[in-house]
Amino acid sequence: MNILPQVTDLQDEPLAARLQHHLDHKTKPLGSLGRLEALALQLGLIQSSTRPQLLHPQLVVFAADHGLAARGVSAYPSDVTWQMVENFLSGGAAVSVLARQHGLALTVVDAGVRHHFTPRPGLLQRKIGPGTADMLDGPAMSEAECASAIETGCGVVRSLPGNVLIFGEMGIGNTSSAALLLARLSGEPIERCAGRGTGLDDAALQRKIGVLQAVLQRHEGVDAPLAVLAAMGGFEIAMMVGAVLQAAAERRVILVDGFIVSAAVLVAARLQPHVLQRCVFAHQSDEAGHALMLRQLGGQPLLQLSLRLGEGSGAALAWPLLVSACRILAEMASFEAAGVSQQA
Ligand SMILES: Cc1cc2ncn([C@H]3O[C@H](COP(=O)(O)O)[C@@H](O)[C@H]3O)c2cc1C
Ligand SMILES: O=C(O)c1cccnc1
Repeated sequence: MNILPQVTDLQDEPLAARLQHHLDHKTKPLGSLGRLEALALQLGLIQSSTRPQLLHPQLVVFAADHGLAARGVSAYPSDVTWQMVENFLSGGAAVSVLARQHGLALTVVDAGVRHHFTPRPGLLQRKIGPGTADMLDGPAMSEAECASAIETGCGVVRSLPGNVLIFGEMGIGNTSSAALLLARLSGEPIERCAGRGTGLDDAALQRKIGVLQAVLQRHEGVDAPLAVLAAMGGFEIAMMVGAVLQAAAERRVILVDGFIVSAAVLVAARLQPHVLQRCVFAHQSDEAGHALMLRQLGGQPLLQLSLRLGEGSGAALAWPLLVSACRILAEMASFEAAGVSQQA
Protein backbone atom coordinates (compact mmCIF):
# COMPACT_ATOMS: atom_id res chain seq x y z
CA MET A 1 0.00 0.00 0.00
CA ASN A 2 1.08 3.58 -0.53
CA ILE A 3 2.09 5.42 2.61
CA LEU A 4 -0.78 6.10 5.03
CA PRO A 5 -1.74 9.73 5.64
CA GLN A 6 0.42 11.13 8.44
CA VAL A 7 -1.41 12.63 11.40
CA THR A 8 0.53 15.18 13.45
CA ASP A 9 0.26 16.08 17.12
CA LEU A 10 -2.06 19.07 17.65
CA GLN A 11 -0.76 19.89 21.10
CA ASP A 12 -0.39 23.68 21.35
CA GLU A 13 -0.19 24.86 24.97
CA PRO A 14 -0.26 28.61 24.21
CA LEU A 15 -3.38 28.25 22.01
CA ALA A 16 -5.06 25.98 24.58
CA ALA A 17 -4.37 28.61 27.24
CA ARG A 18 -5.81 31.37 25.04
CA LEU A 19 -8.93 29.35 24.31
CA GLN A 20 -9.37 28.58 28.02
CA HIS A 21 -8.89 32.27 28.83
CA HIS A 22 -11.62 33.24 26.33
CA LEU A 23 -13.99 30.63 27.76
CA ASP A 24 -13.23 31.66 31.36
CA HIS A 25 -14.00 35.31 30.65
CA LYS A 26 -17.40 34.74 29.04
CA THR A 27 -20.41 35.98 31.04
CA LYS A 28 -21.08 32.79 33.01
CA PRO A 29 -19.82 31.16 36.19
CA LEU A 30 -16.45 29.53 35.60
CA GLY A 31 -16.81 26.17 33.82
CA SER A 32 -20.60 26.33 33.84
CA LEU A 33 -21.02 25.32 30.21
CA GLY A 34 -19.44 22.01 31.12
CA ARG A 35 -18.66 19.65 28.27
CA LEU A 36 -19.51 22.32 25.72
CA GLU A 37 -16.41 24.21 26.89
CA ALA A 38 -14.15 21.20 26.41
CA LEU A 39 -15.70 20.72 22.98
CA ALA A 40 -15.07 24.37 22.04
CA LEU A 41 -11.46 24.00 23.15
CA GLN A 42 -11.01 20.83 21.10
CA LEU A 43 -12.52 22.44 17.98
CA GLY A 44 -10.23 25.45 18.44
CA LEU A 45 -7.17 23.21 18.67
CA ILE A 46 -8.18 21.21 15.58
CA GLN A 47 -8.54 24.39 13.55
CA SER A 48 -5.68 26.20 15.28
CA SER A 49 -7.97 29.13 15.96
CA THR A 50 -9.77 30.89 18.82
CA ARG A 51 -12.73 31.25 16.41
CA PRO A 52 -13.29 27.78 14.97
CA GLN A 53 -15.89 27.65 12.19
CA LEU A 54 -17.64 24.56 10.88
CA LEU A 55 -18.08 24.68 7.11
CA HIS A 56 -20.02 22.40 4.76
CA PRO A 57 -20.46 19.41 7.10
CA GLN A 58 -20.51 16.13 5.17
CA LEU A 59 -22.39 13.08 6.44
CA VAL A 60 -20.92 10.04 4.71
CA VAL A 61 -22.49 6.60 5.10
CA PHE A 62 -20.30 3.67 4.06
CA ALA A 63 -22.20 0.48 3.17
CA ALA A 64 -21.08 -3.10 2.56
CA ASP A 65 -22.07 -6.71 3.05
CA HIS A 66 -20.45 -9.34 5.24
CA GLY A 67 -19.88 -12.99 4.38
CA LEU A 68 -20.21 -13.85 8.06
CA ALA A 69 -23.88 -12.77 7.96
CA ALA A 70 -24.68 -16.19 6.45
CA ARG A 71 -23.74 -17.70 9.86
CA GLY A 72 -26.81 -16.16 11.49
CA VAL A 73 -25.05 -13.42 13.50
CA SER A 74 -27.70 -10.79 12.71
CA ALA A 75 -31.46 -10.70 13.29
CA TYR A 76 -31.92 -9.47 9.69
CA PRO A 77 -30.95 -10.82 6.26
CA SER A 78 -28.11 -9.34 4.18
CA ASP A 79 -30.58 -7.97 1.62
CA VAL A 80 -31.46 -5.27 4.16
CA THR A 81 -28.08 -3.65 3.40
CA TRP A 82 -28.91 -2.76 -0.21
CA GLN A 83 -32.54 -2.08 0.61
CA MET A 84 -31.47 0.46 3.24
CA VAL A 85 -29.03 2.07 0.79
CA GLU A 86 -32.03 2.64 -1.52
CA ASN A 87 -33.92 4.03 1.49
CA PHE A 88 -31.04 6.41 2.36
CA LEU A 89 -31.01 7.69 -1.21
CA SER A 90 -34.76 8.12 -1.47
CA GLY A 91 -34.79 10.07 1.80
CA GLY A 92 -36.78 7.73 4.06
CA ALA A 93 -34.19 6.39 6.50
CA ALA A 94 -33.56 7.82 9.98
CA VAL A 95 -30.25 9.27 8.84
CA SER A 96 -31.92 10.83 5.78
CA VAL A 97 -34.44 12.61 7.98
CA LEU A 98 -31.79 13.83 10.44
CA ALA A 99 -29.43 14.96 7.67
CA ARG A 100 -32.29 16.98 6.14
CA GLN A 101 -33.25 18.44 9.49
CA HIS A 102 -29.73 19.66 10.18
CA GLY A 103 -28.73 20.68 6.67
CA LEU A 104 -26.03 18.02 6.39
CA ALA A 105 -24.97 16.93 2.89
CA LEU A 106 -25.53 13.16 2.75
CA THR A 107 -23.34 10.90 0.63
CA VAL A 108 -23.73 7.11 0.52
CA VAL A 109 -20.66 5.10 -0.47
CA ASP A 110 -21.11 1.59 -1.83
CA ALA A 111 -17.94 0.08 -0.38
CA GLY A 112 -19.01 -3.49 -1.20
CA VAL A 113 -22.73 -4.16 -1.16
CA ARG A 114 -23.84 -7.39 -2.87
CA HIS A 115 -26.15 -5.56 -5.27
CA HIS A 116 -25.91 -3.44 -8.38
CA PHE A 117 -27.09 0.11 -7.87
CA THR A 118 -28.07 2.39 -10.71
CA PRO A 119 -25.92 5.52 -10.60
CA ARG A 120 -27.50 8.60 -9.10
CA PRO A 121 -26.62 11.78 -7.21
CA GLY A 122 -25.54 11.17 -3.63
CA LEU A 123 -24.21 7.66 -4.34
CA LEU A 124 -20.50 6.97 -4.77
CA GLN A 125 -19.86 3.58 -6.36
CA ARG A 126 -16.60 2.40 -4.82
CA LYS A 127 -17.26 -1.34 -4.54
CA ILE A 128 -14.20 -3.34 -3.47
CA GLY A 129 -16.10 -6.60 -3.94
CA PRO A 130 -19.60 -8.11 -3.58
CA GLY A 131 -19.37 -8.37 0.22
CA THR A 132 -16.53 -9.85 2.26
CA ALA A 133 -15.70 -13.55 2.42
CA ASP A 134 -16.84 -15.69 5.34
CA MET A 135 -14.17 -15.02 7.97
CA LEU A 136 -14.71 -18.45 9.50
CA ASP A 137 -13.14 -19.88 6.34
CA GLY A 138 -10.31 -17.38 5.93
CA PRO A 139 -9.65 -13.64 6.00
CA ALA A 140 -12.69 -11.45 5.30
CA MET A 141 -10.63 -9.70 2.62
CA SER A 142 -7.19 -9.98 1.11
CA GLU A 143 -4.50 -7.54 2.19
CA ALA A 144 -4.72 -5.99 -1.29
CA GLU A 145 -8.47 -5.48 -0.94
CA CYS A 146 -7.95 -3.98 2.51
CA ALA A 147 -5.32 -1.58 1.20
CA SER A 148 -7.56 -0.66 -1.71
CA ALA A 149 -10.48 0.03 0.65
CA ILE A 150 -8.31 2.28 2.84
CA GLU A 151 -7.00 4.21 -0.16
CA THR A 152 -10.51 4.57 -1.54
CA GLY A 153 -11.68 5.96 1.82
CA CYS A 154 -8.88 8.53 1.70
CA GLY A 155 -9.98 9.49 -1.83
CA VAL A 156 -13.62 9.88 -0.79
CA VAL A 157 -12.64 12.41 1.89
CA ARG A 158 -10.31 14.27 -0.49
CA SER A 159 -13.21 14.64 -2.94
CA LEU A 160 -15.56 16.22 -0.39
CA PRO A 161 -15.65 19.89 0.62
CA GLY A 162 -15.78 21.41 4.07
CA ASN A 163 -13.96 20.91 7.33
CA VAL A 164 -16.22 18.43 9.15
CA LEU A 165 -16.76 14.76 8.36
CA ILE A 166 -19.60 12.89 10.00
CA PHE A 167 -19.31 9.15 9.49
CA GLY A 168 -22.00 6.49 9.50
CA GLU A 169 -22.36 2.96 8.17
CA MET A 170 -24.74 0.28 6.97
CA GLY A 171 -23.94 -3.43 6.67
CA ILE A 172 -25.88 -6.35 8.05
CA GLY A 173 -23.48 -8.31 10.28
CA ASN A 174 -21.14 -5.42 10.98
CA THR A 175 -21.59 -5.35 14.76
CA SER A 176 -19.83 -8.74 14.61
CA SER A 177 -16.85 -7.29 12.76
CA ALA A 178 -16.69 -4.33 15.12
CA ALA A 179 -16.80 -6.62 18.18
CA LEU A 180 -14.04 -8.80 16.74
CA LEU A 181 -11.81 -5.80 16.04
CA LEU A 182 -12.36 -4.56 19.57
CA ALA A 183 -11.67 -7.98 21.09
CA ARG A 184 -8.46 -8.58 19.16
CA LEU A 185 -7.06 -5.06 19.45
CA SER A 186 -7.91 -4.64 23.15
CA GLY A 187 -7.38 -8.20 24.35
CA GLU A 188 -10.80 -8.16 26.02
CA PRO A 189 -12.89 -11.36 25.93
CA ILE A 190 -15.43 -11.46 23.10
CA GLU A 191 -18.33 -11.81 25.58
CA ARG A 192 -17.59 -8.25 26.75
CA CYS A 193 -17.29 -6.91 23.20
CA ALA A 194 -20.27 -8.45 21.40
CA GLY A 195 -23.88 -7.32 21.68
CA ARG A 196 -27.35 -7.85 20.28
CA GLY A 197 -26.85 -5.71 17.16
CA THR A 198 -30.17 -5.47 15.34
CA GLY A 199 -31.92 -7.15 18.30
CA LEU A 200 -30.87 -10.76 18.84
CA ASP A 201 -32.58 -12.55 21.71
CA ASP A 202 -30.58 -14.27 24.47
CA ALA A 203 -30.19 -17.59 22.64
CA ALA A 204 -29.21 -15.93 19.35
CA LEU A 205 -26.70 -13.72 21.18
CA GLN A 206 -25.06 -16.83 22.67
CA ARG A 207 -24.87 -18.37 19.18
CA LYS A 208 -23.33 -15.15 17.82
CA ILE A 209 -20.69 -15.19 20.58
CA GLY A 210 -19.93 -18.83 19.73
CA VAL A 211 -19.39 -17.94 16.07
CA LEU A 212 -17.20 -14.96 16.98
CA GLN A 213 -15.11 -17.12 19.32
CA ALA A 214 -14.52 -19.55 16.45
CA VAL A 215 -13.53 -16.64 14.18
CA LEU A 216 -10.99 -15.43 16.75
CA GLN A 217 -9.55 -18.94 16.95
CA ARG A 218 -9.39 -19.17 13.16
CA HIS A 219 -7.31 -15.97 13.13
CA GLU A 220 -5.23 -16.67 16.20
CA GLY A 221 -1.91 -14.83 16.21
CA VAL A 222 -3.14 -12.09 13.85
CA ASP A 223 -2.37 -8.96 15.88
CA ALA A 224 -1.12 -6.13 13.66
CA PRO A 225 -3.90 -3.56 13.11
CA LEU A 226 -4.01 -3.83 9.32
CA ALA A 227 -3.85 -7.63 9.40
CA VAL A 228 -6.66 -7.71 11.99
CA LEU A 229 -8.69 -5.37 9.78
CA ALA A 230 -8.21 -7.59 6.71
CA ALA A 231 -8.97 -10.78 8.63
CA MET A 232 -12.07 -9.66 10.53
CA GLY A 233 -13.15 -6.28 9.21
CA GLY A 234 -15.57 -5.27 6.50
CA PHE A 235 -15.19 -3.21 3.35
CA GLU A 236 -17.17 -0.32 4.87
CA ILE A 237 -15.06 -0.43 8.04
CA ALA A 238 -11.77 -0.52 6.11
CA MET A 239 -12.94 2.37 3.95
CA MET A 240 -13.82 4.34 7.08
CA VAL A 241 -10.32 3.68 8.45
CA GLY A 242 -8.94 5.41 5.34
CA ALA A 243 -11.52 8.20 5.58
CA VAL A 244 -10.70 8.82 9.25
CA LEU A 245 -6.94 8.91 8.55
CA GLN A 246 -7.38 11.31 5.64
CA ALA A 247 -9.77 13.60 7.50
CA ALA A 248 -7.40 13.65 10.48
CA ALA A 249 -4.37 14.38 8.28
CA GLU A 250 -6.26 17.36 6.82
CA ARG A 251 -7.22 18.56 10.32
CA ARG A 252 -10.90 18.18 9.62
CA VAL A 253 -13.25 17.58 12.55
CA ILE A 254 -14.39 13.94 12.72
CA LEU A 255 -17.78 13.32 14.30
CA VAL A 256 -17.95 9.65 15.28
CA ASP A 257 -21.27 7.79 15.41
CA GLY A 258 -21.76 4.47 17.23
CA PHE A 259 -20.13 1.10 17.77
CA ILE A 260 -19.09 0.35 14.19
CA VAL A 261 -17.66 3.75 13.30
CA SER A 262 -15.82 3.66 16.63
CA ALA A 263 -14.26 0.33 15.59
CA ALA A 264 -12.88 2.01 12.47
CA VAL A 265 -11.52 4.82 14.64
CA LEU A 266 -9.91 2.21 16.92
CA VAL A 267 -8.01 0.71 13.98
CA ALA A 268 -7.07 4.17 12.64
CA ALA A 269 -5.84 5.23 16.09
CA ARG A 270 -3.65 2.13 16.37
CA LEU A 271 -2.04 3.23 13.10
CA GLN A 272 -1.88 6.96 13.88
CA PRO A 273 -2.66 7.76 17.53
CA HIS A 274 -3.10 11.53 16.99
CA VAL A 275 -6.27 10.75 15.01
CA LEU A 276 -8.08 10.84 18.35
CA GLN A 277 -7.36 14.56 18.83
CA ARG A 278 -9.67 15.25 15.86
CA CYS A 279 -12.47 12.88 16.95
CA VAL A 280 -15.63 13.99 18.68
CA PHE A 281 -17.60 11.01 20.00
CA ALA A 282 -21.25 11.79 19.38
CA HIS A 283 -22.91 9.30 21.68
CA GLN A 284 -22.64 6.09 23.63
CA SER A 285 -24.62 3.46 21.80
CA ASP A 286 -26.69 0.89 23.65
CA GLU A 287 -24.79 -1.81 21.79
CA ALA A 288 -22.97 -3.76 24.53
CA GLY A 289 -19.30 -3.19 23.94
CA HIS A 290 -19.53 0.46 22.98
CA ALA A 291 -18.80 1.65 26.52
CA LEU A 292 -15.70 -0.55 26.55
CA MET A 293 -14.75 0.67 23.08
CA LEU A 294 -15.03 4.30 24.17
CA ARG A 295 -12.86 3.56 27.21
CA GLN A 296 -10.24 2.02 24.91
CA LEU A 297 -10.35 5.19 22.81
CA GLY A 298 -10.34 7.56 25.78
CA GLY A 299 -13.43 9.15 24.23
CA GLN A 300 -16.19 10.89 26.18
CA PRO A 301 -19.50 10.65 24.34
CA LEU A 302 -21.62 13.81 24.13
CA LEU A 303 -24.99 12.06 24.27
CA GLN A 304 -26.47 8.93 25.77
CA LEU A 305 -29.89 8.41 24.20
CA SER A 306 -30.11 4.59 24.18
CA LEU A 307 -29.62 4.61 20.42
CA ARG A 308 -28.60 1.35 18.76
CA LEU A 309 -29.11 2.11 15.12
CA GLY A 310 -25.93 3.22 13.41
CA GLU A 311 -26.23 4.89 9.96
CA GLY A 312 -24.69 8.04 11.45
CA SER A 313 -27.94 8.81 13.27
CA GLY A 314 -26.31 9.55 16.64
CA ALA A 315 -23.68 11.73 15.02
CA ALA A 316 -26.33 13.73 13.17
CA LEU A 317 -28.16 14.26 16.47
CA ALA A 318 -24.98 15.53 18.16
CA TRP A 319 -24.12 17.91 15.32
CA PRO A 320 -25.93 20.99 16.74
CA LEU A 321 -23.79 20.75 19.89
CA LEU A 322 -20.67 21.35 17.79
CA VAL A 323 -22.33 24.36 16.20
CA SER A 324 -23.25 25.68 19.67
CA ALA A 325 -19.68 25.21 20.93
CA CYS A 326 -18.33 27.34 18.08
CA ARG A 327 -20.97 30.02 18.53
CA ILE A 328 -20.29 30.24 22.27
CA LEU A 329 -16.67 31.04 21.48
CA ALA A 330 -17.50 33.48 18.73
CA GLU A 331 -20.59 35.27 20.01
CA MET A 332 -20.74 35.19 23.80
CA ALA A 333 -19.73 38.44 25.47
CA SER A 334 -16.91 38.68 27.99
CA PHE A 335 -17.56 40.14 31.47
CA GLU A 336 -15.58 43.21 30.42
CA ALA A 337 -17.42 43.80 27.14
CA ALA A 338 -20.85 43.29 28.67
CA GLY A 339 -20.12 45.27 31.87
CA VAL A 340 -21.03 42.33 34.10
CA SER A 341 -19.33 42.07 37.52
CA GLN A 342 -16.89 39.20 37.96
CA GLN A 343 -16.62 36.77 40.89
CA ALA A 344 -16.34 38.56 44.24
C1 LIG B 1 -33.85 -2.00 8.93
C2 LIG B 1 -32.47 -1.75 9.45
C3 LIG B 1 -31.90 -0.46 9.35
C4 LIG B 1 -30.62 -0.24 9.85
N1 LIG B 1 -29.86 0.88 9.88
C5 LIG B 1 -28.73 0.60 10.48
N2 LIG B 1 -28.71 -0.68 10.88
C6 LIG B 1 -27.62 -1.24 11.66
O1 LIG B 1 -27.72 -2.65 11.83
C7 LIG B 1 -26.61 -3.37 11.31
C8 LIG B 1 -25.74 -3.99 12.35
O2 LIG B 1 -26.39 -4.93 13.13
P1 LIG B 1 -26.13 -6.50 12.96
O3 LIG B 1 -24.69 -6.73 13.19
O4 LIG B 1 -27.01 -7.13 14.00
O5 LIG B 1 -26.58 -6.86 11.56
C9 LIG B 1 -25.83 -2.36 10.51
O6 LIG B 1 -26.21 -2.42 9.19
C10 LIG B 1 -26.18 -1.07 11.19
O7 LIG B 1 -25.89 0.10 10.59
C11 LIG B 1 -29.89 -1.23 10.50
C12 LIG B 1 -30.43 -2.52 10.61
C13 LIG B 1 -31.73 -2.79 10.08
C14 LIG B 1 -32.31 -4.14 10.20
O1 LIG C 1 -23.93 1.61 17.69
C1 LIG C 1 -24.10 1.29 16.51
O2 LIG C 1 -23.45 1.86 15.61
C2 LIG C 1 -25.04 0.19 16.15
C3 LIG C 1 -25.67 -0.56 17.11
C4 LIG C 1 -26.53 -1.58 16.73
C5 LIG C 1 -26.75 -1.83 15.41
N1 LIG C 1 -26.14 -1.12 14.49
C6 LIG C 1 -25.29 -0.12 14.84
